[in-house]
Amino acid sequence: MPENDHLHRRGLMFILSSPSGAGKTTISHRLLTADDEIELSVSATTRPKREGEVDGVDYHFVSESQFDRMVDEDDFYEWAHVFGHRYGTPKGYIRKGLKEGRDFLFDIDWQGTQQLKQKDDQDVVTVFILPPSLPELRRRLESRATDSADVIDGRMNRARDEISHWAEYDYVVVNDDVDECFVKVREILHAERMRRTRQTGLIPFVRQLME
Ligand SMILES: Nc1nc2c(ncn2[C@@H]2O[C@H](COP(=O)(O)OP(=O)(O)O)[C@@H](O)[C@H]2O)c(=O)[nH]1
Ligand SMILES: Nc1ncnc2c1ncn2[C@@H]1O[C@H](COP(=O)(O)OP(=O)(O)O)[C@@H](O)[C@H]1O
Repeated sequence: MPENDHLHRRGLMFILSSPSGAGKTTISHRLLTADDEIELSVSATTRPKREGEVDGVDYHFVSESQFDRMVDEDDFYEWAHVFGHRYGTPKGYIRKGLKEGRDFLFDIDWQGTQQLKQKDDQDVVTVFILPPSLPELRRRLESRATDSADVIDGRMNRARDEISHWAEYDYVVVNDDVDECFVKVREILHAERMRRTRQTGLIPFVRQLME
């Protein structure tokens, strides 16, 4: 570790992925409420807004032509097609925040995760959330009541594809009981912050212990 690394800590990119309906939005909201030190990377999407979602908070809801312009202007860290819509991580804000040592939470799919890992493996921590079973996954999609039967069928059909990427992730957590799942995800975040390379002030502290 270079001598002056203790002076500065880069933020970490904490990525949650799962098949749709497994509970990553629920876990994300709980983490953002419980932990003042992490903020959400708000993606841009061309998908229509769901009831209860707020523009600029859950997503930046943009038109197809606005999304095209963002792609042309190289505004995205990564972007992908998911369920017939486009989703992307705007880069300016995140890059600046990471440099300043702030941590960000990403609710993105496996395609986005692969792109971020390629760009910046050192700062990326990835967590895959699994549902306890496929019938339970369908129940959750139905209970959320935000999608038509067709869209739910589409999400169920995509679930196996999504799950096939589980082994690309650092951590895997089954979301059976939501409280237990949340605690596990929070523990992962806490442990990752304790990595030697992410702690500031260690070098002078240890040096002083050894004098
Ligand atoms: N690659 C990528 N995927 C995203 C982004 N934002 C959201 N997603 C993923 O797009 C998928 C669909 O999201 P959404 O329509 O909100 O439905 P959800 O599956 O119920 O959360 C989920 O797997 C999200 O993780 C992004 O910026 N980039
Ligand atoms: N452990 C759980 N047990 C039962 N229902 C859950 C659990 N976790 C999430 N849910 C519910 O399942 C639905 C889908 O969860 P959501 O967080 O929107 O999933 P995702 O963001 O992965 O699509 C929501 O109605 C949510 O309240």
